[in-house]
Formats: sequence, C-alpha cells, structure tokens
Amino acid sequence: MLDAMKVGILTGGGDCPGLNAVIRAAVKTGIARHGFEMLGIEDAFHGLVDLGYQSPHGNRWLTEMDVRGIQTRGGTILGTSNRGDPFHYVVKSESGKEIETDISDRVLENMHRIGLDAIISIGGDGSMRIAQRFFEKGMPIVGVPKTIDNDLGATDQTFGFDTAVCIATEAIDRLSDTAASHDRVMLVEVMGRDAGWIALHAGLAGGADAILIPEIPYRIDAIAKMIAQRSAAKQKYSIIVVSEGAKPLGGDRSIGETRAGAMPRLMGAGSRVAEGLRELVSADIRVTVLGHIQRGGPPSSFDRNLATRYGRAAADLVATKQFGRMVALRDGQIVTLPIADAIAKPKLVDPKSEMVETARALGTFFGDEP
Ligand SMILES: Nc1ncnc2c1ncn2[C@@H]1O[C@H](COP(=O)(O)OP(=O)(O)OP(=O)(O)O)[C@@H](O)[C@H]1O
Ligand SMILES: O=P(O)(O)OC[C@H]1O[C@](O)(CO)[C@@H](O)[C@@H]1O
Ligand SMILES: [Mg+2]
Repeated sequence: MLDAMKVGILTGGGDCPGLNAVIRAAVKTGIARHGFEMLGIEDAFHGLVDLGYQSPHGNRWLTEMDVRGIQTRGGTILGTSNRGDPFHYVVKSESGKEIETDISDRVLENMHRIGLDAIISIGGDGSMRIAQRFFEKGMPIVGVPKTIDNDLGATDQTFGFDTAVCIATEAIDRLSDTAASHDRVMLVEVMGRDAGWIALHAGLAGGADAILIPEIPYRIDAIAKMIAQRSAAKQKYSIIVVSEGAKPLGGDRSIGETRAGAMPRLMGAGSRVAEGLRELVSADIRVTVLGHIQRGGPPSSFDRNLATRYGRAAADLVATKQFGRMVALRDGQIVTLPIADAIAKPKLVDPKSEMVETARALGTFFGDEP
C-alpha cells in the first residue's frame, strides 16, 4: 500500500472571516477522500522556520474532530502572521538592529524533515507571492485566495470580503442615524489597503454621500463644496466613506508605522480628510475608524460557502499533484490557475466600472469633480 500523503496547511497574512471554513473543508476532504495526513502549521510559515515554534500550540496533526463546526468561527485555529516572509525574515543583528534575511532554505529543509509532501497556503497577495517563490524553489504548494481587501487578481472574489462589506455597511447604517439626528458630517474609514473595494461596496449599499477610494484621488475643496451644496438643499448631514488608502490629488497615502518585514501600516486617511474639511466647512465633523472590527467575527454564509468550496478544491489539487496553482472563483464556478497569474497585477477598482458609474448616477460623490 502507498504511504498516505502528508499535507501541511497554513494561513498567512491578516486573519479574515472564512479561514476556518477552508481549513475544515481541506482537512475533511483531505482525510476522508484522499487519505491524507494533515498537519496544521502554526502562524503562517513561522511553524516551518522553527520546528520548536509554539505560540501557543505549535504544529499539530489535525483530525476531523479538530475541525468540527469551526466554519462558523472567525479568525484561524492555526494562527497567522503578516510579518514573517521567509524570503525577508526579520532577525536582530548583534547591535540589536532589525535586519531582513532569506531563510527560505531552512523552511524547505524543515518541510522535508517532517516528511511533508505538499503545502496548502491560504492567504492574500503577500502570501501568494511567497507561495510562488517557494514553488519556484521546488516546494509542492497550492494556494487559496483570502483577504478582506479583495485585491487579489485572477479570482472574482476572495472570501472574507463579503463579511467585511456587511460589517462596514451596518456601520454606515448606524452612523447615518447619528449623522441625521445631529446634522453632522460623519467620516467612516474602512480597510482595503490600495484597493477601494470595501469602501465602494459598503458605500453603495449604505447610500453614502461620498466614497473616497485610492483609485480616484480626491480634492478636499470639492468635498467641501459637496457638503455646502447638500446643506443648501436642506440635507444637513453627510456620510463619507474613506478607504484607508485614499489619497488627495497629487498626494500620497496616509502611512503610520513602518516596520521591517511588514507592509507599511495605513493610518489616518479619515482624520486627514476631516482636518482638511474643518478648515473649509462649519459643520460638526466626526471620524469613525472601523479597523479590525471588519476582520473578526463569524463569516457570512456566502464567505463560509466560498471558503468551503475553495478548501475542498485545494485538497483535490494536492491529490492530483497540480502544484503552483491556486483555486479561484470565476463566473460562479471554482476553477484553478497558476499562482503566478493571480499575483501578476493587483485587482483594483476601475474608476470607469459599472459600479462606480451606478453610484455616480445616484449622486454619490467620489471627490474628483470640481
Ligand atoms: N504566509 C506568510 N508567512 C509569513 N509571512 C507572511 C505570509 N504572508 C504574508 N506575510 C508577510 O506579511 C506581509 C504582508 O502581507 P499581506 O498583509 O499582504 O498579507 P496577505 O497574505 O496579502 O493577506 P492580507 O492582505 O489579507 O493581510 C508580507 O509582505 C509578508 O512579510
Ligand atoms: O492587522 P494589521 O497588521 O494592522 O494589518 C492591517 C491591514 O490588513 C488588512 O486588514 C488586510 O490586508 C488591510 O486591510 C489592512 O491595511
Ligand atoms: Mg494583501
């Protein structure tokens, strides 16, 4: 009899609703259909950088019991990391300075030491870039696209996005009540990095008066004019959704902290718009930053099902040894394609898209008109 395939599964990048549903589907399909032994790797690649890594569980063999019912839970039972790319691993030099180094060979050695035959990597653009580099170094790896940002190419949607949009929409609904009651300008800052997907979808669903996305740089005087026009038309309040990556025309994103081995943190886009507006309008202005609320909690049924379909398809990809490929959603169907295609270019909002045009048709302002 052939030995069972040993398959490692890990989650990388920021957590997002639906990760546990992928893990459950891949583990159940892997064990029951393909006879795999499934190793849960802790905190993205950290569990393969150091086989003694425990934070707090360490790597562990997963049974069907371990994944029972977890599709309803946010977060990831495996833990994750958005700092720890093995090709740019951060270590402390003798002087205490943080420096980046390539420890990818160690990850491959450790993988062979445990006897793993394949890896399922669940992650966003950052994780897929890492997966592609490992594939090019000979690692048998398949990808599953996740991220609330929905910025990964080659798939119509990543799981987690739908839940994040639902949370942001609910927040806009709630803030609209206060805005209307107090005649205020309410700014809602949402996540999404350099893509305006969450802002666009939640803003349209919540009937926002303005949506500021990275793909359409804004002019603060134009937003002030919109507020004045609304006020003159007896609409004394305004809801403005601001992507964390939004930027003024000719300006740059609002960046907070930068740390070695991690993407720069986007911070302060909403406050920056508020500060600009305070100089131009007399209305009372408040800023709400939704932050990580968008990433936690139970996934929507759409995300659970998408994640479940992805997890099953990823296990099937491993069983048929189709490495270097990622599962994706295309026109409602689960398909597979090279990971390289998914990372070729980020998926951004097209300012001329039907959805933007629909919002404009309803009077939504994008901050770009005189
Ligand atoms: N699988 C991983 N293992 C270790 N580090 C990772 C992994 N994935 C991403 N990182 C680190 O996190 C950084 C940020 O990645 P990024 O935040 O883009 O994650 P992602 O996978 O795209 O998911 P998301 O965008 O949803 O957070 C990467 O540049 C890398 O340093
Ligand atoms: O959890 P962290 O490290 O603050 O990362 C926040 C970033 O991760 C995401 O939530 C997902 O990529 C982005 O929308 C956001 O910019
Ligand atoms: Mg990303």
